Amino acid sequence: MDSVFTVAEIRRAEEATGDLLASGELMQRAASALASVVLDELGDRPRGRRVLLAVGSGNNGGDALWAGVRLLRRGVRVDAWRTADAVHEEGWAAFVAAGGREVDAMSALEALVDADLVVDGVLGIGGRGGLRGAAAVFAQACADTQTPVIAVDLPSGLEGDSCVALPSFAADVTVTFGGRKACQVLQPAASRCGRVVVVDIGLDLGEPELWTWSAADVAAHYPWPGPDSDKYARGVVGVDTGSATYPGAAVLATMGAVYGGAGMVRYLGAARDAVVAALPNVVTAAGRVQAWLVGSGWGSRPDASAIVAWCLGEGLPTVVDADALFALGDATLGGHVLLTPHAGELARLLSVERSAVEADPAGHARRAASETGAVVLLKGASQYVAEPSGRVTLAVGGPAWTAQAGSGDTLAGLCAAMLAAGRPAGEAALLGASLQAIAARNFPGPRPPQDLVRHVADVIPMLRSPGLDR
Ligand SMILES: NC(=O)C1=CN([C@@H]2O[C@H](COP(=O)(O)OP(=O)(O)OC[C@H]3O[C@@H](n4cnc5c(N)ncnc54)[C@H](OP(=O)(O)O)[C@@H]3O)[C@@H](O)[C@H]2O)[C@@H](O)CC1
Ligand SMILES: [K+]
Repeated sequence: MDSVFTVAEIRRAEEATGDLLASGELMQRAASALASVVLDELGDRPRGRRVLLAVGSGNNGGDALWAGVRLLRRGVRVDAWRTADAVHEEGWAAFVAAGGREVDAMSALEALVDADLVVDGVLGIGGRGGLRGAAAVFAQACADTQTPVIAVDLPSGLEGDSCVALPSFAADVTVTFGGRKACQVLQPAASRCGRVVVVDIGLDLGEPELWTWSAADVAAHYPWPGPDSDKYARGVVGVDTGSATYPGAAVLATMGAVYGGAGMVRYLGAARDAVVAALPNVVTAAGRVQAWLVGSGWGSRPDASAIVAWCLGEGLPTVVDADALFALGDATLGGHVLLTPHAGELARLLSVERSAVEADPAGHARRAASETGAVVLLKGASQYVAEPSGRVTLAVGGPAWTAQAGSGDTLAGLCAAMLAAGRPAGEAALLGASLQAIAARNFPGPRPPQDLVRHVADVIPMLRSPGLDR
């Protein structure tokens, strides 16, 4: 598990270092690590290679300049374009004293022709509202000329706490200080960060704003069957999804539970023929159930509230998906209930605009979990699991291929299988979402969800072996 910190947390930790901040020691540590990454990128013979610094008005530019000083000492040819009238004074003086050259905006653009790489030190965690003016033109020119970019702390233009892809550099490598920021793990902003190198500069950071899961966490928490596992140990999922109008949702949700590894799946909804035709192993008689999955593909169903109330009244772990989210009524929820909205559904549940959820997905997922008492899996390009305690964890991220109709149905089935196997709702949600992402990463391409879910079954055993794209 990895941690993500807010800009305010990073700033507080920096302040708390006292002398280290005031003396410039923190900046020297940052610059030293940045220079090492640049040298690694330049390869065996850095002498004579060309690096162009884009230097803004704040300390981010200071980091770039002090890194430039170190590169000059190694024989690298370093030019700097000042994007603002005033830049870090001491850093600039040291850069010039070490033999660094200043270039103007036009020369910086021309220099891209033979620059080996650009160090983006325009804006760091103090940046607001995206890149503007000549800096934005320069960032675009870096992309157009495919000049490698190493971003200092974050690609200038992004805001540390935001997932929004504001006008910014697109970095190949981001060298970040203290801890990861949200923009480096949340899509679409994360796609601008390239490889993220986290540098320890000696900050004492406490409990993070956000946790992130990796494939190793999936392997550690997956309910692996043992030699004495029977179908009840692996878990029985009861499914009521789909309808005569939407039989596909019944099939897809059931497939999710089957290919996620449920011991048995009972389908008790209104599309039994379609389910049994696709999956003859699914049982359609009533009987023992260890976790319920209700909602997707119901459409408008007069008994929706009654079904949801009955399932929740059983006290069993339950995935409440899609149409069932709006049939919760006054039901008492709890940490054994998993709500699986996408951004539009969460907005409706919280009576806010969808744009508000998209601007702060983690915050809205956290609010929904705390107000309902249930665990919330917010689906989308980045998938958040919020628990009533306030903890929010990001599932393993996958490629955009999963953004298609039906993915949510199979995902709900995967989560239900994990619940039935006895995993707590938060873990079940993280397992389901992460497994789907890992499958999409390892089997990329425009696959329909009924195909991709079969690859979930392929990647599960691979979690314990090398060679998996994690
Ligand atoms: N603190 C430390 O000791 C350490 C910090 N470290 C480094 O410092 C970085 C944070 O430094 P920082 O606080 O100086 O902010 P930074 O992002 O460089 O610049 C903000 C300036 O830009 C301006 N501005 C804002 N938006 C703008 C826009 N869209 N377009 C144009 N201008 C814009 C804004 O002006 P304002 O709008 O406020 O007048 C302000 O003057 C951090 O990311 C890390 O790299 C490391 O050295 C470790 C130790
Ligand atoms: K930057």
